[in-house]
Amino acid sequence: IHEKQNDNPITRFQRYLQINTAHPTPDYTAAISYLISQANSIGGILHKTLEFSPGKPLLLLTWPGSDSSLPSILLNSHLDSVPAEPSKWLHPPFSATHTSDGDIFARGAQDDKCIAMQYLEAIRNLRSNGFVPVRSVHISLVPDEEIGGFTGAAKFVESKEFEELNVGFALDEGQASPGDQFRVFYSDRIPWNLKIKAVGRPGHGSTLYDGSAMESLMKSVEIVSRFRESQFELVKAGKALNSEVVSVNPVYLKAGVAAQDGFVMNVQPSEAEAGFDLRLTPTTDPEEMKRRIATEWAPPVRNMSYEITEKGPIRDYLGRPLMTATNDSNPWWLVFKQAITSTGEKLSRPEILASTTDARYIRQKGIPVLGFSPMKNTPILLHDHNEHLRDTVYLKGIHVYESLISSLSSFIPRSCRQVR
Ligand code: MET
Ligand SMILES: [Zn+2]
Ligand SMILES: [Zn+2]
Repeated sequence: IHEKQNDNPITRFQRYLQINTAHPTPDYTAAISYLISQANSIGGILHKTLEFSPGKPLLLLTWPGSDSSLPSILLNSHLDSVPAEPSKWLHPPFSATHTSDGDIFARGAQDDKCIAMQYLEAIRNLRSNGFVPVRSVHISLVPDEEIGGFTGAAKFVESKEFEELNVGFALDEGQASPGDQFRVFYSDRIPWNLKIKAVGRPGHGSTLYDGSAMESLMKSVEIVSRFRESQFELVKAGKALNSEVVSVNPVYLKAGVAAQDGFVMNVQPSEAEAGFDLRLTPTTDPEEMKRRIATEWAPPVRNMSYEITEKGPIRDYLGRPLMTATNDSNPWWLVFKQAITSTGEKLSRPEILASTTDARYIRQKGIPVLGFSPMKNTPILLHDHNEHLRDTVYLKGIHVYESLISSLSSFIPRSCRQVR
C-alpha cells in the first residue's frame, strides 16, 4: 500500500513535472535520467542519448517490434518548457501540486510533459498485459522545441540515427480541447520572425518635420495593424478558424534615447524598430507575403528595411505544403481514427495547429504526422499562468495511447498481408 501511494501514474507524472525544464536553462540532464529510470522500470525498452548540438541531449527510447523490416512508429515529445512567472501562479510552477479538485499544476502539465509520461505509462500497461508490438515503437524526447527546434528536432531528422529508425508514421503534441471531443492536427502554421526598421534624420523634440524614423515606423505599424484586423475579422465573422488565417502580433518596439532612461525626452531618434511574430498558414504563398512586407510594411520610400527569419521549413522535400492527409488516401489516418473511436471517444474535424511544433521537421521528410494530446474538457493553458491538467484526464489519456500504440504498431497494410 505504501509503495502504491508513492509510486503510481500520478506521482510518476508529478516527479517529471518537478524537474525544471524551463528556458533559458532547462535541466535536460535530470529530465533524461528520470525518463531512463522510468524506461528501465518498465523493462524491455532500449535507450540511447544523442547529442547533435553541445549541451542539447536528445533521448531515444525503443520498444522493439517483432518485425524489424516494417517501418516503425515514432512518438515525439519535447523536453523543454517555456518560462513561468511564479508570483502569478496559485501554486509554484515546478511544484506539480495536486489539488483536492484533482488538478495538477505545473509548467509543462499540458505542453507537453503529459504526453511523454503517457506514452511510457501506456507501454508499461501494454507490456504487463503481454502485448508484443509488430512494428518497433520509438519515443523521441527532444530539446529546444520552444526556441525553434534548430538544435533539436531539425538536426535529429537529418541524422543517420533517424534514417535508421525507418519511421512510417509519427505522433507529436496537439492542444487541449475545451469541449467533449478530442482534437487532432494535420499541419502547423509557419513561424516567421519579422523585424522592420526605419531610419530618418534626428531632430529637436519640438520640431515638426517629415520623414522621421518614428513617423515612418508608426505608419508601418498602422498598416500592419490593418492587415492584422483584416485577418482577425475573418475569424470573428466565423469564416475561418484562428489557425486558418495569417497572424501578426507585435512583440517588441525599440527606439529613442528616452527608451533607455526616460530622462532625455527632447530628441527625435534616427532609428526605430519593431518586431513581430508572424504565422503563415501552410498554404500561404511566402513570396506574396514577402512582397507585401517589402512594398507596404517596410517600403524603401519611407527609408525602411526589414529582416525575416524563417523558423523552419515551409515545404516538404518534394515542394509540397507540410500537411498530413486525413482521408482514405492515408491508411495511418484510418488506423488512428479507429483507435480513438474504439475507446468510445469522439474526434472533432482535423485542424491546422495555430502554433507550431517539431512535427514540421518530420513532415518535411515526407513522413505522415498527426498532432494529438488527449486532453478534453480541459481549458487551453499552454504558455499561460496556472497551466494545469486534471488527474482523470491524464489517466484517460494513458488508455487512449494504449489503444493508439497497440493499433498503430500492429497495423499491416492490405498489400503486405497477402505476401505474408
Ligand atoms: C517558433 S518555433 C515554435 C515554438 C513554439 N512551439 C510556438 O509555437 O511558438
Ligand atoms: Zn509544445
Ligand atoms: Zn509551447
